[in-house]
Amino acid sequence: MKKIILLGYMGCGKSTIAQNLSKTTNIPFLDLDNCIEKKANLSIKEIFEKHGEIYFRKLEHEMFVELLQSSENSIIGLGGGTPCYANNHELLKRDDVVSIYLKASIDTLYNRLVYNKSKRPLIANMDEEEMREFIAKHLFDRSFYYNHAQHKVSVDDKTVEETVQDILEILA
Ligand SMILES: Nc1ncnc2c1ncn2[C@@H]1O[C@H](COP(=O)(O)OP(=O)(O)O)[C@@H](O)[C@H]1O
Ligand SMILES: O=C(O)C1=C[C@@H](OP(=O)(O)O)[C@@H](O)[C@H](O)C1
Ligand SMILES: [Mg+2]
Repeated sequence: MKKIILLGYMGCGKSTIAQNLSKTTNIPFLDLDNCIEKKANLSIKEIFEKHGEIYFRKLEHEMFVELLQSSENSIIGLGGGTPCYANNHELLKRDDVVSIYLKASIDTLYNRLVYNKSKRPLIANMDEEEMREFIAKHLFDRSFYYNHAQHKVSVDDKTVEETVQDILEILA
């Protein structure tokens, strides 16, 4: 195994869980959004504002391919949209990849995102009611792609440590 890939909707915990899984396993972790920000020298919000979403999706695909090309073992936290563009979902099936969908309910996502939306351009300007409806529809549309993951872990009502434990069982 070379790459452990965490995917799922915004707020499901990809970045948080990747970091904690890395501490437990001593496998280095990379957050795809952070890698894009470093390379572009702009925040995700600024990339969306200055260049638009289509340009962001291009950078996202290029960075995903670049991270997969490295021969290092790593834990990679994707962005919520990564599997849904540029056939990125096909890359989740590779033999050198363990892909894990962190599955969260609409309520879990809403509760985590409602006070954490400012850095997420797709929802940053929505009011609460609009956001709940958006998450419900968007999650439904994206689930097709998320379900290409090799494994699924439900994260509802679990602590970070419990989710990390579930992932360790998959990796064992
Ligand atoms: N049990 C939990 N597992 C993961 N994240 C949690 C949990 N409880 C609360 N959170 C919070 O939810 C948010 C998840 O955000 P993040 O890790 O950035 O998700 P993603 O990268 O999938 O968008 C963080 O603010 C995190 O602290
Ligand atoms: O769902 C999406 O399309 C996005 C999710 C974000 O990552 P997180 O899922 O880590 O918030 C980030 O890549 C960008 O704002 C777009
Ligand atoms: Mg993230």
